[in-house]
Amino acid sequence: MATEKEKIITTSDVHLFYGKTEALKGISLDFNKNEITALIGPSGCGKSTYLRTLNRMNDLIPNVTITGTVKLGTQNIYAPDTDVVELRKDVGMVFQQPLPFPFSIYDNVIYGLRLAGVKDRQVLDQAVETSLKQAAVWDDVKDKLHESALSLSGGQQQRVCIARVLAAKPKVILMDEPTSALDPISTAKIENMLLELRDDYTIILVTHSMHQASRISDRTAFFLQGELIEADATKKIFMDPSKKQTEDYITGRFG
Ligand SMILES: Nc1ncnc2c1ncn2[C@@H]1O[C@H](COP(=O)(O)OP(=O)(O)OP(=O)(O)O)[C@@H](O)[C@H]1O
Repeated sequence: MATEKEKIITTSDVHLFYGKTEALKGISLDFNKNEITALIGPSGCGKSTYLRTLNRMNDLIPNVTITGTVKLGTQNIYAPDTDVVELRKDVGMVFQQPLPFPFSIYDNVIYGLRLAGVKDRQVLDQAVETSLKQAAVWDDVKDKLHESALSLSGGQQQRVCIARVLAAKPKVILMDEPTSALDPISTAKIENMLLELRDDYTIILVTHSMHQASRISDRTAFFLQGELIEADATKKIFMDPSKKQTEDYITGRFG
């Protein structure tokens, strides 16, 4: 008998309005621990908006109204007593464009730890090495940790950004099209790394690439015009989707 997987994030009836425009129309979707979930759908369907509701990044946008429930474990992340800084440590985010700070590679990785007041050089050195190794970029940068992160290639910068998120020891990593600005070799490195990270982290990934979703994700959720059409095991979504809209999208009939 298959055992039920542990859920780490549960969302229920999430609506989001930008001013009067409803961008999310009642999304209920859960995420299993130690899985990669891909969010797919045509441009403007609300994937990034939904991703940002999972660590309250939409709080930074004016005139946004959100209703419904988002829980990390048992904690309602929209409860008034939520510490948003702590939340964003637990639920880290990697963006489409690599955005290293204009500091050294070392200082980029330990940015969150420094903010948290960690000063012990040995602890910081260890965190830098472990995170850069996990992000599969250690061999590229180990001899130039004190050079600017901006001197690296786009693919290396993105892996340093992932190391920065990993150094904060998140439970969940949100990724908004993390490889769309990268060449195929850098993309393959990041995809392989994500498959390794899955043992220790839960990853939620917005992607425009069906190939990427089918290569690396365990589950796939298909969004259309602010609605969740269906979410299921990735194999099921790609081989035998339940809804016609999903089939039309994955077979390239629209989008
Ligand atoms: N800051 C914002 N202010 C107002 N409307 C927004 C804002 N961000 C997104 N929207 C609107 O919300 C809808 C969903 O956008 P969102 O970026 O979430 O879609 P998406 O599926 O991630 O698209 P893409 O694949 O192109 O990134 C779109 O109609 C978009 O124009």
